[in-house]
Amino acid sequence: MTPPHGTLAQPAPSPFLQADDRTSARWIGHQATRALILEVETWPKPGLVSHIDSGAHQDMDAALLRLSAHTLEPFFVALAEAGAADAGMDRLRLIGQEAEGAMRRATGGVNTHRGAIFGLGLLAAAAGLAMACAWRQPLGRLIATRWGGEITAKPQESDSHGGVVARRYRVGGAREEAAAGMPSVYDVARPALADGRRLAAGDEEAARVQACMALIAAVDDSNLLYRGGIGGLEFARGEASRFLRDGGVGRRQWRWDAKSVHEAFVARNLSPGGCADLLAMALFTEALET
Ligand SMILES: CC(C)(COP(=O)(O)OP(=O)(O)OC[C@H]1O[C@@H](n2cnc3c(N)ncnc32)[C@H](O)[C@@H]1O)[C@@H](O)C(=O)NCCC(=O)NCCS
Ligand SMILES: Nc1ncnc2c1ncn2[C@@H]1O[C@H](COP(=O)(O)OP(=O)(O)OP(=O)(O)O)[C@@H](O)[C@H]1O
Repeated sequence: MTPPHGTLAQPAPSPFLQADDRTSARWIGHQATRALILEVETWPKPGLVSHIDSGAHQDMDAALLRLSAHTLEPFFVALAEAGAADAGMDRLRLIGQEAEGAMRRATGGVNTHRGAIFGLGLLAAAAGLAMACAWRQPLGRLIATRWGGEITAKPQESDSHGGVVARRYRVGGAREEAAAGMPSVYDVARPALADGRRLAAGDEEAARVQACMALIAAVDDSNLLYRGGIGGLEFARGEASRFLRDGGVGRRQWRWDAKSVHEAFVARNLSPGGCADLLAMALFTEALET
């Protein structure tokens, strides 16, 4: 097929594109759901839901997030297929909205994964397109190149929590992150995952905590702003930065320190849901871009 905008042709096969099962839309959808499950199975993540507790959330727990992640798998497959067919944002948005509907039906109306459907959904679509046009560079860059303009052109929803926060604090949130090619995934979370593995001698859960803390220290998370205002965002960033400065997961007692940060977030009703999404996205891109 013709690459998007006629600019993305590459002479050699892409690392995503070996002709085996790994390249199928089903495999891409499976990896998206796996990334969401790995995110849930990570503790302590400040304020967030995990297999150990529900953090600052009254309406969800790990079982509900796992159910939601599995419910979404066929939609990630559909997004990968749509990406492979070089679909525009109107088509992707329709599938994303159907996924949101299925999520709400499965969870009794709880917003378990709205932000994740958007970010991981776009990455799944990009993985499908990469498969079809021999793209060899990061998937985030493909999102920016193929759909960035359309994402930016669509007006922000005014009544969503993200919309309220965007107007009040002038932050771009999930849409800006995507249109820019997911810089928080590539410049923050991926290096922090690698750091975490080095510091904690290959402990994968520790590496995910390190990445979660690095994201919280760096991202303007609209969930933190909605729940805690500028003070909440600054508190969250300060605590995560201090955890990293003190040695992160390279210390013997790191889990106790992370647990006390988690408890401080819960006491203030703070939850960085956008950072949880970005952690899952980083895990997804690691699985796809090897
Ligand atoms: C783009 C969407 C998800 C963003 O919503 P909005 O900014 O209006 O706010 P909303 O409160 O609904 O969701 C925000 C969510 O984004 C995540 N988030 C918050 N801050 C950030 C950040 N800085 N970076 C990335 N994600 C973030 C959180 O999970 C948060 O809950 C939504 O409005 C939308 O357009 N859905 C339609 C589906 C769609 O277009 N799909 C495309 C293909 S999958
Ligand atoms: N493990 C997790 N724990 C909590 N939130 C998560 C987790 N993983 C992802 N998220 C993201 O966080 C968002 C939900 O956060 P939250 O419940 O704070 O938002 P809300 O429904 O907009 O607000 P509120 O619950 O304050 O009314 C989801 O869109 C989801 O993508």
